[in-house]
Amino acid sequence: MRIILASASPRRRELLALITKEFTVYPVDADETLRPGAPLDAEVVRLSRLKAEAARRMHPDAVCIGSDTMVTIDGLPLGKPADVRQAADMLRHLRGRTHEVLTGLAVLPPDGAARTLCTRTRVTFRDFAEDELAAYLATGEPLDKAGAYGIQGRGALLVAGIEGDYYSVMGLPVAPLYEVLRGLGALRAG
Ligand SMILES: Cc1cn([C@H]2C[C@H](O)[C@@H](COP(=O)(O)OP(=O)(O)OP(=O)(O)O)O2)c(=O)[nH]c1=O
Repeated sequence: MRIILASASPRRRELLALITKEFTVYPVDADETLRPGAPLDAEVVRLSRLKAEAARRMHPDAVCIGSDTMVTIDGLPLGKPADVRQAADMLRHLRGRTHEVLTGLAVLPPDGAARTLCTRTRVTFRDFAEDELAAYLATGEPLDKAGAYGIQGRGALLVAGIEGDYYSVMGLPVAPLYEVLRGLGALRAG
């Protein structure tokens, strides 16, 4: 059974490769506008499903995977920063506090119901200094990541601790996805 990853995220590609090397990447352009007032965990699942469904239209015979990661604090969603200034604002907002990372997952088999889930991981940031913030922004790492940080990269220096799934923060709940793909018989034995 072919597997399609409906994502342009290099991290998602890297994480899916921990499960299987046999998949194809098919980036999709889903409208990620959030519905005002909708619960954020439902929104990340809805966006994940939008991405998977866009891929399935092109690959009806495959298992299509979509995912969406959102950083939230004080009930507000933080997506990817528009520029360095917004990245600095986001990181100052997260500094010294605990925020939640929601990662949605949608797996659409060629026939049968979609499997969806949302993981919640609490991430606590150090009360890092302005010079640390400036150094982190200068790496450019914040710009293509929800919440303006990459826990798998230099963003690790900002993190005091996490409660939940590291891989979900990075962009994909690896073990839950593995269980779904095994259940679908989508993985070669072994
Ligand atoms: C919080 C966090 C996010 N991220 C990245 C993962 C995702 O690439 C991105 C979340 O934005 P998304 O909109 O979920 O994903 P994307 O636009 O990068 O890719 P696609 O929609 O095509 O799947 O932030 C990290 O790499 N590390 C982190 O610690």
